[in-house]
Amino acid sequence: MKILVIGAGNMGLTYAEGMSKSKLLKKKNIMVLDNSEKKLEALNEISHFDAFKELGDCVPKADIIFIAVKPYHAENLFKALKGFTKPGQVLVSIMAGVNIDNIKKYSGLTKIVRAMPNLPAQIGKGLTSYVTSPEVSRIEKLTVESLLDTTGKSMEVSSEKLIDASTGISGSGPAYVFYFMQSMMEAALKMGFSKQDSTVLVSQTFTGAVELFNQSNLSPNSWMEKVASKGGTTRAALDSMEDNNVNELIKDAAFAAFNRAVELGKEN
Ligand SMILES: NC(=O)C1=CN([C@@H]2O[C@H](COP(=O)(O)OP(=O)(O)OC[C@H]3O[C@@H](n4cnc5c(N)ncnc54)[C@H](O)[C@@H]3O)[C@@H](O)[C@H]2O)C=CC1
Ligand SMILES: O=C(O)[C@@H]1CCC=N1
Repeated sequence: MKILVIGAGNMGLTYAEGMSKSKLLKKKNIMVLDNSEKKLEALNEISHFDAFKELGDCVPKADIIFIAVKPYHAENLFKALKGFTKPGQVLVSIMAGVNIDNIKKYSGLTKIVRAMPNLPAQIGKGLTSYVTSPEVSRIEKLTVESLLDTTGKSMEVSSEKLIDASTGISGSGPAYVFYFMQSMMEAALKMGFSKQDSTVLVSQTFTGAVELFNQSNLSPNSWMEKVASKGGTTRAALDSMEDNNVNELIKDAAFAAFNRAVELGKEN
């Protein structure tokens, strides 16, 4: 089996690296294509990939093609790709908001997997939601799933709407966590801690809280109650968040990402 990854950016390279560890693939069976000279130079230094610049040199050889370019590059790429694809190839798109109908129309392929990963895939802790077009066979789906799993967990969803929704939760979600971390680090600095100590205080707090949550069956609300004493400091902070409607604002932000994914689907 030969895999081609188009777009050697954050996510494309993450998948290529993850899949290179898969037992499903023999060495040198991962081809990576990018149209940037700088990216190609870097790619040529990675000995376990075959690097390409021309679609015609690699697309016909691939069984599965991963598309990891930005959504606004999709249309041009697909137009160029169409001349080199073969009917049985499976196309996996990780682009936000590019829907299956458009992928079929532009690529000329019918076996489409639309996936939404997230950045922790870089360290094998990613979450990739995915949905397949009806033309993808069960065995092809299982093969793609095992490739997605090389970067963390995968989750099959029942509709493209849920791919857009997961973009608003898990795809963009790491940025919300970093936003919260940034605010807490700024507060720590303001309270008099050094930058280094602020970083340790905040990152260990996040790691500890998430581990605690993962190792239990309790809801976040139940854990909040365990931290907060009546009339104490945590209650003061949680009351401040409630008074400022932070809960609703976070939900609004997640929906803004969801809605933007739907909008991108109309643009691309
Ligand atoms: N960064 C993230 O956290 C996530 C990104 N995504 C999706 O992944 C996709 C890629 O995002 P990033 O990796 O962050 O972007 P990136 O900008 O890091 O990488 C895109 C790569 O595609 C290359 N490229 C552009 N047009 C090309 C073409 N016609 N042929 C070959 N290569 C081409 C660029 O040179 C670049 O190396 C996007 O569609 C995004 O929606 C999905 C989930 C999370
Ligand atoms: O911001 C974006 O559009 C992409 C999709 C999810 C994360 N990054």
